[in-house]
Amino acid sequence: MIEIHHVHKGFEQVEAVKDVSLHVQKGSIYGLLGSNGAGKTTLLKMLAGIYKPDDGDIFIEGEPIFENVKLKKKMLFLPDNPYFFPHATIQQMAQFYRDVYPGWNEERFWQLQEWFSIDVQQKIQRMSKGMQRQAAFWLAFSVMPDVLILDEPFDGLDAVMRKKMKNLLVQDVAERNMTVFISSHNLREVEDLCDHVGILHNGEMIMEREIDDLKADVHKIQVAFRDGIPSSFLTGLQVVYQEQRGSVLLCIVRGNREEVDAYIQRFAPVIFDVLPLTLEEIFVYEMGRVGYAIESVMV
Ligand SMILES: Nc1ncnc2c1ncn2[C@@H]1O[C@H](COP(=O)(O)OP(=O)(O)OP(=O)(O)O)[C@@H](O)[C@H]1O
Repeated sequence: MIEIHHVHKGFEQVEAVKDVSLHVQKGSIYGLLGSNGAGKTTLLKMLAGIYKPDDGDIFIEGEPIFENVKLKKKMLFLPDNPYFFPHATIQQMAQFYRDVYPGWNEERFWQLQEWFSIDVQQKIQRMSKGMQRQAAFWLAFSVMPDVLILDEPFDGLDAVMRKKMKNLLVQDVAERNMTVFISSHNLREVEDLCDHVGILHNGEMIMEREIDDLKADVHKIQVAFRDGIPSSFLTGLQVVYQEQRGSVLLCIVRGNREEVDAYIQRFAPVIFDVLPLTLEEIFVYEMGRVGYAIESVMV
């Protein structure tokens, strides 16, 4: 659905995006993570057809996106600072979107009004930052795009509204196979949302993984044995982290879950628990493997 092949983009002294390639399947949610200045917005703007890559190609549904009006009518880019016409009301902005996007859905727009509880006659620039972002989401969801590109979309939204926006996104992905490309500097913000995650650092994609694969392959366990840890115990495990707390050994291990279980049971532990592992913890270890400390890459 989205194909990015060896894309580069530079500005004067800065090479903002360096040789980035990735694929996003239709109906999935891709999270692009990275710290400030990593190159996320630059990549998103190329994906939205706003910037032309210096080198490389970007295809959406097999067509190049740059200057492709037909394709752009089916996709929507929500920038980190949503733009509205000066002094426009929601009603006036809706009229603009109605004229520009053939997928505009009037019924949905009015349904969502009840959801957002914002007066359509209200001037957007007089709204709070969070309400302006809600207005941008409201318009975006009414356009019914095939591809939705979101740059730091949850900034300025309160916790309840974040959850609601995520629910709406997931609903559109499930019901109409919408494809979402979302940038964030915060892994925790998108971990419950994305199918795939890529980490951009100094313009380079340093890691890309499918979330289910990641979670299936790494396990956090705690074990204890009657007479201390058997000397050969750790040698048969791929341990990426270990910590001893009294007689309990806490480990993060890689491998197939059944095989790890079977191996540990052979040592007859008196305590053996598999603990939940957050995506952030997994990334800390995964990134360590490729030679990066996660704190230097994102919060
Ligand atoms: N229009 C521009 N002109 C010159 N340099 C730019 C321009 N846009 C981005 N850059 C530079 O390119 C690099 C990547 O910026 P970009 O905005 O893509 O990063 P980002 O990951 O989105 O950061 P943030 O999380 O802070 O928004 C930065 O060094 C930035 O200064």
